[in-house]
Amino acid sequence: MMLFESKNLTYSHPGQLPLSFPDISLQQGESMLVLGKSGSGKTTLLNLLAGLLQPKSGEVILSGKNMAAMNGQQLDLFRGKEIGIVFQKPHLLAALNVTENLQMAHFFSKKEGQDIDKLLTELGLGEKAKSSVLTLSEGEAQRVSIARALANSPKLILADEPTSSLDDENTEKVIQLLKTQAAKIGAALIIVTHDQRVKMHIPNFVEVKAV
Ligand SMILES: Nc1ncnc2c1ncn2[C@@H]1O[C@H](COP(=O)(O)OP(=O)(O)OP(=O)(O)O)[C@@H](O)[C@H]1O
Repeated sequence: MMLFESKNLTYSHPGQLPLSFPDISLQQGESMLVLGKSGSGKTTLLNLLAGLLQPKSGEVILSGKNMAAMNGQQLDLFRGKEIGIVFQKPHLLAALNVTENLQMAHFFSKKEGQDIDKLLTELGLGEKAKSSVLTLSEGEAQRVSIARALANSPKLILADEPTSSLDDENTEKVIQLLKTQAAKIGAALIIVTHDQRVKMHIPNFVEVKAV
């Protein structure tokens, strides 16, 4: 059985032409890119895969469970436990330090996750554990947001343009971290990107096309 599958997904934004999406299927530890022109629907697809939008038709199946059949509350609980999301901008809580930001993720997932100190060390952030997130560089903040997405050992990791504001060195670091961590926790990894530098590291892709 595949760990993750999406089939025949369609969605209509109000007042817009309907979008239809390529099918995705991934095993544990596998990675895939979502490519496509600006406005083609990549972020919409990611939101459908995360259960943040309800598809007009089709299925999203993670660990044998069809998310398209869940109600809002069931989805929130399922997402908190099983899906880690890395946004384009880190969206950390400014009043909290690095460790506290990760503890919040643990608290909301209602699940025993990874050891936070160990995870921070693996992501090269050991020294920053007690730092205010306001003092981090962009690359560091993006790595904290990756740590946050991984803290509860999700089965699916979704990342929307995670490298768009990073230099080459940090881009390389972030992609390697996402791949290594996905393999370690047996998750599937899906990255939306325009970034040519990411394509060198993850050959597997689907392309979203506006029709
Ligand atoms: N909330 C919304 N209401 C109406 N239309 C929307 C909404 N969100 C997105 N759209 C439209 O749906 C289409 C797909 O948008 P989406 O953000 O998924 O594209 P994208 O491929 O991620 O684009 P980009 O690469 O520029 O971020 C676009 O035409 C967009 O204008």
